[in-house]
Amino acid sequence: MINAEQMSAVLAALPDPVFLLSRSGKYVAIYGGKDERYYHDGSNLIGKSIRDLIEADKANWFIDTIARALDSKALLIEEYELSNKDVKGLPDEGPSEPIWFEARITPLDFRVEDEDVVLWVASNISQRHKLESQLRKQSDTDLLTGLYNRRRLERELNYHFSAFKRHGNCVSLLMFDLDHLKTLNDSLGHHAGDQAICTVAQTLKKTLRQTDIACRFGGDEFVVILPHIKMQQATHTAQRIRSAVEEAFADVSNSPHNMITISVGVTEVLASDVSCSQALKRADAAMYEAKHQGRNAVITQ
Ligand SMILES: Nc1nc2c(ncn2[C@@H]2O[C@H](COP(=O)(O)OP(=O)(O)OP(=O)(O)O)[C@@H](O)[C@H]2O)c(=O)[nH]1
Repeated sequence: MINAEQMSAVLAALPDPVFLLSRSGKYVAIYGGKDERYYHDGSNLIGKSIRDLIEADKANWFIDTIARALDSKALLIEEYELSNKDVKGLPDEGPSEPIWFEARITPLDFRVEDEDVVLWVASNISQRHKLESQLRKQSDTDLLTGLYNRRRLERELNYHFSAFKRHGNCVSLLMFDLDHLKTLNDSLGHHAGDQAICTVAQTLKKTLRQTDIACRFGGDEFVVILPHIKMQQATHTAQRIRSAVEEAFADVSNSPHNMITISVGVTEVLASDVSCSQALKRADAAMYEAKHQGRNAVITQ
């Protein structure tokens, strides 16, 4: 058996900080979390209240979370970001960047000063969180162009289609394909073809607004989602992109490069569409019509 002194040494040695928090958000006790590489020393907080130390929105979240754990009478797991600058009274010693925490919150079956209390274990998961964000970004990004890939496009399309159905937020789609890429590949090699695809992607990024969503659909095909844009304005945007791409390749004289243009199909999501793929098919058909009409063109459907 260990004695009380040894028990305090054990609590002090806990690698992650463990907070005893009351329902009203008072720091009743704090144990462990002494390694300054991972945590700031919270011993100054004891006896103070979350509401007095943390700005209102974040403080409300902490108090709500404590209440949820107490009311559910079960272990609650939550993730949140917090910097020592967010909590008045924490020392500078410790990580300089904001920390991502995983909190495991257990309701306790005793009261302190007439209040329910929880045990809040806060583990620094910043490294894991960073890795997860990088993986999420990688899985959404097209390697060649840095634009969103088809997987992300599907997600964005579904989201904007639902927003249209639920709230009537209009949304237009552009689909385009490079003209004569095969000729460029065949005469100057696949690398030159890749570069042409990248030039188109960069031109697209420069031409679009921040809220527009540009994706490489696959091969030499691209899709752009234009949230809150009606067909007529989408057609203007399509013409702007078409002409910017033409210009981007125009000054490479006497080369298969200056054959590179784009054929664009434009559509708007309609009330009669039962899924976003119906709208996408319309944009695809319009794009093929633009090819059929001689390329370097914009067709609306
Ligand atoms: N370099 C390169 N070429 C690609 C890539 N993806 C697709 N292509 C080529 O792009 C061409 C696409 O076919 P098409 O669209 O029929 O060829 P195109 O010459 O652009 O013909 P039009 O679209 O009718 O003007 C094929 O030759 C593919 O091999 C890529 O990532 N890099």
